[in-house]
Amino acid sequence: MAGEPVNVNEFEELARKVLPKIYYDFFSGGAEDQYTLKQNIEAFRRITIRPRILVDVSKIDMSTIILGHKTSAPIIVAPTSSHQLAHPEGEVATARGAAACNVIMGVAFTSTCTMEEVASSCKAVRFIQTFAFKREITANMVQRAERNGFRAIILTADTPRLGRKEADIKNKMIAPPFKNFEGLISTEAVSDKGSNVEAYAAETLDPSFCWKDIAWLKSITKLPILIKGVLTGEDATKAIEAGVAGIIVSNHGARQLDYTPATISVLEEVVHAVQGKVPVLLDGGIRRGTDIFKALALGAKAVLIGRPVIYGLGAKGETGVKQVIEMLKNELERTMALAGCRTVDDITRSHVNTETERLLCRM
Ligand SMILES: Cc1cc2nc3c(=O)[nH]c(=O)nc-3n(C[C@H](O)[C@H](O)[C@H](O)COP(=O)(O)O)c2cc1C
Ligand SMILES: CC(C)CC(=O)C(=O)O
Repeated sequence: MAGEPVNVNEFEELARKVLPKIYYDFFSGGAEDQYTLKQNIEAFRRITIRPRILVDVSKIDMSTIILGHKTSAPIIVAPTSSHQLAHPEGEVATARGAAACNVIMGVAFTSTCTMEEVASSCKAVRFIQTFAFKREITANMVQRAERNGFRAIILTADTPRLGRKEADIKNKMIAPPFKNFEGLISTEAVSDKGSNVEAYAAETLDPSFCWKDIAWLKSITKLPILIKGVLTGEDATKAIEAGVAGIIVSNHGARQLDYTPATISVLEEVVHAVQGKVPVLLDGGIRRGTDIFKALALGAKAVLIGRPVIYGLGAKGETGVKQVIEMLKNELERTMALAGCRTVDDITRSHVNTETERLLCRM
């Protein structure tokens, strides 16, 4: 690739060149056969857009409101761990990039900067992401999130234990220190087991956590809870019954259970089950503004962006994060104009054809 990147895939190329192979493999990899990893991207390609012409598109407004927070575009930085493996400034640089673009920043509890460091470094609206951790860890996270002005909790519910990423096993990938755990788990216990991600997981996760425990989480916080990892209508219904404030359709960037479907292909099932009661968000495989448009057309309120943001960070630090988000925003803006949609609410189901509809020869 010559010159500056012109799309987010080219940022991946840049990151691959500058990052040590072991870290690039960690960021890019998926579970086992990586079937779902490929599908997350491919499934977007099978959806086509049905544009409308001769609409006044002299002004395009991409802004939207997510859990009461106005953002410049329906884009959220997905919570991903270990940003200091991509760049020394880690999550602080990512959050500043998000703030500069006026989009919401998801911060993983397994971040390499502490949640306090991220909170004090930028004005971005921030959501904290947690796993089904042991209760004492969750209680600590909640107190700190509330004290540090985080606006929501993202409960990632697809990780009762870790998925198997074979590149990390081959590379003998060692987890960086996850500073938020300091004082909460014994560091000896982690290093005794080889200081790897598996050891952290064994030390911190509670695999017995289930639907009824959401009532407990709700009882210890006033923050709204978004549940991340929903892939079926059945679970969406349970999530609504449990009283969550929003649902994130996600297969964890294909890093947990392989052979789950591409997220975009199950979005409508979830949206139908939710019946508009709470916002439905989606992540997995978003690499273009057209992907964001398709997700919105199929009922998502917004999308989360995982790897492209990390590649931006790895390639150029805070500037790279900003450029990746701006690229996606610019692409969405152009897509909306060319498809005849002035606002995000103008993007409707009739603006896309799914694969099934195409096979039925509507197009
Ligand atoms: C390197 C990496 C680390 C991640 N860490 C977390 C995490 O700590 N918590 C979490 O809920 N999801 C985590 N995810 C999943 C993302 O939140 C998101 O679901 C996924 O990256 C979206 O897919 P995309 O990378 O194709 O955009 C991680 C993903 C990657 C690539
Ligand atoms: C520390 C890990 C559990 C972070 C994660 O969710 C991932 O790498 O996919």
